[in-house]
Amino acid sequence: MFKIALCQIKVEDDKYKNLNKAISYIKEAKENKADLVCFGEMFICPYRKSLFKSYAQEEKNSYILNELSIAAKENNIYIVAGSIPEKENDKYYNTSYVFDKQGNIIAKHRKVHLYDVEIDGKITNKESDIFSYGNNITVFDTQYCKIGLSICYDIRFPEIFRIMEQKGAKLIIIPAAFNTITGPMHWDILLKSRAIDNQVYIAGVSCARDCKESYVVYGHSKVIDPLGNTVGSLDEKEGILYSDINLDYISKVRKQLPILNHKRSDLYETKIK
Ligand SMILES: O=C(O)CCC(=O)C(=O)O
Repeated sequence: MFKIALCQIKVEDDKYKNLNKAISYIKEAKENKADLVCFGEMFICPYRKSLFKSYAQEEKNSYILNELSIAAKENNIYIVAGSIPEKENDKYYNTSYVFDKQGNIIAKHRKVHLYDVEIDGKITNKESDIFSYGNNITVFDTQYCKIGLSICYDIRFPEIFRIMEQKGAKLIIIPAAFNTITGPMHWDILLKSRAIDNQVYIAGVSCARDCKESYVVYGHSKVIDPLGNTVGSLDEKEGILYSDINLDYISKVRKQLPILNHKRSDLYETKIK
């Protein structure tokens, strides 16, 4: 059993203010006995295409990543740092970094599926104008269990979740920035579907809603258990959601409803190319 904290922060147009807010949330989560703290997609930078390049961080030389590393160490807590724009050479990525309790980067996930859509004139988005595609399916080890990591639109691609389960993930964290069009339609059902398919805990973490932005994020961070029940959920405002992850419960569900053992691997398989 361990405790996670989903921090749904309202992002402002100032990376240092956002960083300081994130650090105060990390301290609060620690005071409330969380073992791992996570943030939403673009928690340091408003989800605005015009800002992604100027907010981008280079891993070797990043004040933001360095401060998050210090916060992980000082608070003795795992941090899943939502996502930030990352710059490497001439390319930009939408990247989530993970720090262990000593402040080491133990994983990074570059968003694999970029959100290029045109929905009824309501949402027009083309992340691939700025970002390059990540090419890895990410699972990392912690002292509690293996944890999978993907970003927002990645949730619509069930194969990568099956692969994370096959790699041993018991909890999958999804920093996200769903919007007020697709959020009400699909957010809850996608989180539940991925949890039920793979009999894992799913933690979907958003930033808080800001109606003044042109891209309005949905909020509603939530944790789903391996049977598809909602363990806890926030509304659209700022806040922290705490949830216990009970690994024995996963074993119990998998024993009673052994779908993962009933796969017809002689007939089909899901694998990395
Ligand atoms: O899949 C969706 O509808 C939302 C995805 C999204 O907002 C994103 O990937 O940033």
